[in-house]
Amino acid sequence: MLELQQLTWTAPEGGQIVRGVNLTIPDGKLTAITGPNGGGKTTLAKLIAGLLTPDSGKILLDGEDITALDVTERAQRGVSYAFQQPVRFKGLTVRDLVELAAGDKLPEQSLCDMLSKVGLCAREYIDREVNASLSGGEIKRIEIATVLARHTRLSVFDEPEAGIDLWSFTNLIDVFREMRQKLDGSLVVISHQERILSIADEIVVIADGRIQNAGAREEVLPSLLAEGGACPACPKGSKGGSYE
Ligand SMILES: Nc1ncnc2c1ncn2[C@@H]1O[C@H](COP(=O)(O)OP(=O)(O)OP(=O)(O)O)[C@@H](O)[C@H]1O
Repeated sequence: MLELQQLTWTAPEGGQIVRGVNLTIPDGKLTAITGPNGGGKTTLAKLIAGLLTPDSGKILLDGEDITALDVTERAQRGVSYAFQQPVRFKGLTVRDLVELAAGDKLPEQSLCDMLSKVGLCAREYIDREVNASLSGGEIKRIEIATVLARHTRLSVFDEPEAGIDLWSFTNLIDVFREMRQKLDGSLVVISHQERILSIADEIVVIADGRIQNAGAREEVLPSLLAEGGACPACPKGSKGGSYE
């Protein structure tokens, strides 16, 4: 279980981006975080992953205060974060990256299974370098595969739908459903997509650096949809970019 207590973060240029967030992310559930663009979702995810340091407040993982731990120490404790815009690693192949995430050499079949879950034809990709030659959607899917390889206690996916084609997106929904079934930690997905929100157990809405609404999907989703789809910032009646 992850607990955020009175978490705040101010940008170096000034301006408070995360404003006193209190949130509990339970184990065994898929928690979706949504809200308008610029609301503070990615910043919150980076605070959880240890990529940013809060000005004040605490982050507890299974009761342990991890606020002062850096990104590597948090990763060692099982916190894993898939970027909205993944980083490219010149010189590393897809196989290297997935094996690094898994912490072990993997048989060809396991690598293939993992990559095919995110819609990549594995044999074509295993020995490709993770550099600029990969498309945005390909690199995004490879990064999602690395999080799958990690078997972490807390996995945070930042807008996994971004840049992903419809076929792979449908696959991805199945992957999250499957992860949700086998969870022994927590799964957090930041998303604007109604199809992802509709498989979540809990939904948290963040706007202007604060939690605007949080609760069970059955309670939160209807009011979100009534406000204008999964995207509160979109015009009324819009589905917030849903694929449906
Ligand atoms: N390092 C930074 N310096 C200045 N402003 C920043 C910094 N990082 C984030 N911000 C600002 O903080 C706000 C929240 O950004 P964040 O990326 O967390 O939003 P988001 O909810 O994830 O948005 P989106 O839905 O568009 O991905 C934005 O206005 C952004 O410009």
